Amino acid sequence: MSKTPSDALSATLHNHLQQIIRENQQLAEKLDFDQVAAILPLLQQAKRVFVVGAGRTGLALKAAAMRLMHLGLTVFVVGETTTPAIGSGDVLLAGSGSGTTSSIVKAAEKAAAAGAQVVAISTTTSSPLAALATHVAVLPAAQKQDHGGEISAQYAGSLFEQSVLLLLDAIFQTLWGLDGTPAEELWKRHANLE
Ligand SMILES: O=P(O)(O)OC[C@H]1O[C@](O)(CO)[C@@H](O)[C@@H]1O
Repeated sequence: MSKTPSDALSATLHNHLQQIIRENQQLAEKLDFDQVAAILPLLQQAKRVFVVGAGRTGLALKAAAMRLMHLGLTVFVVGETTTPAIGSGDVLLAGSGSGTTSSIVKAAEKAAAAGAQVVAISTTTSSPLAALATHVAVLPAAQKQDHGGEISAQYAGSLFEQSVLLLLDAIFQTLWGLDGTPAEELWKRHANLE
């Protein structure tokens, strides 16, 4: 039987998904896990955790905020109507591939000035965001304006944004393992108005 256009489309989709998984796998192999592990006590000891990121990076941070809430941490998403003032004892968890996105750098500046610790997830330790951070975890992914394709064949900061979500899920799984609260108990904290 001859191949249809839909067979070709399916094969292309399959190849792209495999490539995305491969890029994330390669990134994980290059990761400095000690550098990432240093984030865990900062989150555990924080009075409150505030998360911030722009666009798709922000969506990954928001997804992680829900999981930290499931663990029983007090978590706020910067920019939400009910998010209070950050202060001493708090942690701002800031995600920015470039480390230059102005709203994120501004938030980090204000958080540091208010006495909070800034924890950055980025592709670089040389950026305005990194300069403000107490701790930086580097994800070796392309930045949003790396259009050369040397680090990733995906568009813009896609690999960074995916890996932020995956890394934060790994952080959640690790914190959950240390905490040991059964899944049923965590689920009681899940939104009952959705
Ligand atoms: O992660 P960065 O460098 O702060 O960039 C965030 C921006 O990049 C994008 O995720 C584009 O890939 C936008 O959604 C967002 O505005």
